[in-house]
Amino acid sequence: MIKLQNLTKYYPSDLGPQFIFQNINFDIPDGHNIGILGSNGAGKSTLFRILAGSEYPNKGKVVTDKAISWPVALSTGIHPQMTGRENTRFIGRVNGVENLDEYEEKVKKFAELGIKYDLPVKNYSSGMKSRLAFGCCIAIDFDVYLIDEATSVGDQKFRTKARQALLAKRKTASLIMVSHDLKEIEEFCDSAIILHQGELTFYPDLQQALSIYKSL
Ligand SMILES: Nc1ncnc2c1ncn2[C@@H]1O[C@H](COP(=O)(O)OP(=O)(O)OP(=O)(O)O)[C@@H](O)[C@H]1O
Repeated sequence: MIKLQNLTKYYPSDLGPQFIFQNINFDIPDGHNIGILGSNGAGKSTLFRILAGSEYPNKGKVVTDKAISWPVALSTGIHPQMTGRENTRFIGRVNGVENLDEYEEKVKKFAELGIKYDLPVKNYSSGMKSRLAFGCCIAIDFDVYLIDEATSVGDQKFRTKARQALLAKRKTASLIMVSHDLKEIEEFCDSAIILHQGELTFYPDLQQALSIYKSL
């Protein structure tokens, strides 16, 4: 279970604090692949950053015993001066990967960067960088994977591979996915959380959630 406890998040602005969440208490249940549904600006990405630990709430906390990934295609943690291989080892070490050699090989194979794996990331195209980030994430055994429009990463061939890797992960882990593509949500998820006007509601039945979301 991932518990949001008394969670408050706001961003300061010239108009005063813009509240995304105010004193939210909410349990994200285990054993589901969950789509997060919400209109532009509802707070989906903010929620993701809080779940991933890359941003803190202003008040309250996230309590969980689950190992949660960073959003799988997010390449902000990749250092441009380091090579793909060096980044991989660094990320592996930070995330407590025990066998770094095996991890490095898995990522190399998945990201298909060829000899560029040993060149600094600043020389990569954006697609190559996302492939490295995706490979680094998917090669770690997390309990929960955060997926933010991840299936649009890379070229057509890599997208298919990414999609298959995520579908395979559903057997051993849970997915929490943000996408405006409802077909994609239907492909990966069995349930949903609707994020609307600062409130979160969990629907174990995805089709029910989709019809409520469409009517909002
Ligand atoms: N770093 C920031 N500084 C100030 N305001 C922010 C920041 N990040 C997000 N916001 C504001 O927080 C609100 C929620 O943004 P968020 O990106 O989480 O929404 P979203 O549901 O992911 O939207 P979209 O579907 O458009 O991607 C928006 O009103 C946005 O303007």
